[in-house]
Amino acid sequence: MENRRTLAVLGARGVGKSSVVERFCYNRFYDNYNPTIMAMEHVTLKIDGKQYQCDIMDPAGQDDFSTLGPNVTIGVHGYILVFSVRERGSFEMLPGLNSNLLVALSGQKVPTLLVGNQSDCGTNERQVSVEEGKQLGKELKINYVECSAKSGEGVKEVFVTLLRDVNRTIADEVVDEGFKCSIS
Ligand SMILES: Nc1nc2c(ncn2[C@@H]2O[C@H](COP(=O)(O)OP(=O)(O)OP(=O)(O)O)[C@@H](O)[C@H]2O)c(=O)[nH]1
Repeated sequence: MENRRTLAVLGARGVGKSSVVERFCYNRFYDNYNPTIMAMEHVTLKIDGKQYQCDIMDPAGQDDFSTLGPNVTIGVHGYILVFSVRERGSFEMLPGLNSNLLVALSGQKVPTLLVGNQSDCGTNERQVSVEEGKQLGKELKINYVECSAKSGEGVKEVFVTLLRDVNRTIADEVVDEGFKCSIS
């Protein structure tokens, strides 16, 4: 018997949302870029001695999140807002995305994590500093972490951190079995 958690990964195009999910679920990384329309991955994992079925929604990246449909607002237990530390625009659009999300959720507080991906890049390529990421996290009242889907660094922590937040807000429930892969 597992507890079910549904997460959604939101952010601009090409920041590495699918790559972060792919790294977490399958521990693999692709250098090529294939824009996603909508993907849903399933993984089971154990956190703090309990087994969870995690459904991870990976919708298409957008530059404008003025419309957030029910597919990404209903039944989602936690959000990962991703930007690329190599792409300042993807960082600057997140306050807008966060406030549109709050409106779409009618003010309901859903655990959310701010994630700077592509932390493997060289300092000369970096367009957003760690301090700026933390500062935005403070402004949005959400935690900030960095990761690299390419190297894998920090990726598991992204999901475990968010799932622990989710677990603090919702009770466990019993769900059916039927998922793809498992992480121990
Ligand atoms: N160096 C580096 N490249 C990355 C990283 N994550 C993703 N990429 C690359 O960035 C490109 C876009 O990655 P995707 O995972 O497809 O990005 P996405 O945000 O899902 O894109 P959309 O489907 O358009 O929303 C690909 O070429 C990836 O290989 C990372 O951590 N480091």
